[in-house]
Amino acid sequence: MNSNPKPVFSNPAFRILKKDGEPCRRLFDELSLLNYACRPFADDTYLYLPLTNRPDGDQLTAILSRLSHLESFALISSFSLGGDSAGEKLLLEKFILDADFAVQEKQLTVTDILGYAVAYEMVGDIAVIDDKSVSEKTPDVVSEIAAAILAAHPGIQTVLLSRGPVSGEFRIRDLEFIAGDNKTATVHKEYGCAYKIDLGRAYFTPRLSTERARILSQIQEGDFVIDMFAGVGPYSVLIAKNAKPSMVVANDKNEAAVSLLIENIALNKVKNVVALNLDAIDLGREYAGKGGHVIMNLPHNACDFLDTAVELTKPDGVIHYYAMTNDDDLFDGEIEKIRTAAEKQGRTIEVVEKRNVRSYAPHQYNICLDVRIR
Ligand SMILES: C[S@@+](CC[C@H](N)C(=O)[O-])C[C@H]1O[C@@H](n2cnc3c(N)ncnc32)[C@H](O)[C@@H]1O
Repeated sequence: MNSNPKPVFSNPAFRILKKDGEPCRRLFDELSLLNYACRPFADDTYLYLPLTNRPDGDQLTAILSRLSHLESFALISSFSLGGDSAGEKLLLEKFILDADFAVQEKQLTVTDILGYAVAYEMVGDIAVIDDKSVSEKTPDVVSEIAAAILAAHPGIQTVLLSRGPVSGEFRIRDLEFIAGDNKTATVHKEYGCAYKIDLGRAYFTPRLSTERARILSQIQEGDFVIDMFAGVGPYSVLIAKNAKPSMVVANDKNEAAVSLLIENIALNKVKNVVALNLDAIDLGREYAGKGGHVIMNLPHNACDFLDTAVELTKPDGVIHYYAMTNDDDLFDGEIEKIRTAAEKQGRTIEVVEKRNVRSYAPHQYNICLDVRIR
């Protein structure tokens, strides 16, 4: 018998299918909705995430608009967008309940240790500090921050400092080694897939994981998918592993990214992925008219490749077009670029979905447009 039972208390819980746990946990963390004093738990089917409060109007709208593509929310997806009160009511009734949580033993966070917050992201066992958040700090203070990250995250082996955002044609970061093991390569796990990553040689960010899952949810059995800017393969491998596409063509101009992509295809034992090392502009020669889904994840200049993307897309296929836009014109300007490219080839468009994926800089957003090409 346990002579020292952990205290248990009743607290609002958000109950979702276990497979949908990670995107929910991330969004709730972003919305400051997770109660870290309670330990989440699961039964055979569901995960129970402890909440700080019953979500209010804005929080419910954010949950509906960002997560309604998940299987857990199939019931309410028809009510999903735009602060719909019927959808919000269903969300409160079906997903939020009171549950008994055990007290979470306190794991010190980086903020607890330092007394202030710093921005960093974790890729596999590497933490990358955002240099904007430490621009006023001396090298000694940056070393203290790295030590705090290593102490708060026992799985982290390396701390790097990113000097500026990703840049250049291959979207690579300028990285400086700060602490731990001096390396830029790691293995990152996401949605049941493992990816070999080398942050010094090829692009990767964990921040698009929910977005990748959203695209996955649109792929049907037998679809032909063309990932024009595939990087190390986080869209292509995820789709090949979890949907049943007839084929995924995964292309990147960066030879180092394609080497890692080939390793990731093998690591995840996925079939039906063809890895190519071409300039995406040349994909039309072999794959014109084949794409049921064409993924254009090159947000800073995907518009330069729209003629090729339209050419690649079969009638009624969908282009997933990423861009960086300002809050004074989030979607319309980019939709016009897609319409113009389609009309040049005698095609018309239907906008299926407009998505504000994440904030990128003040007033600047990374958006995605899912556009059917007729
Ligand atoms: C923003 S990254 C996205 C990578 C991947 N989709 C992901 O989510 O991690 C854009 C990628 O496009 C590649 N790229 C840039 N210009 C290209 C071109 N002309 N043709 C093919 N790939 C290109 C870069 O090397 C980079 O890997």
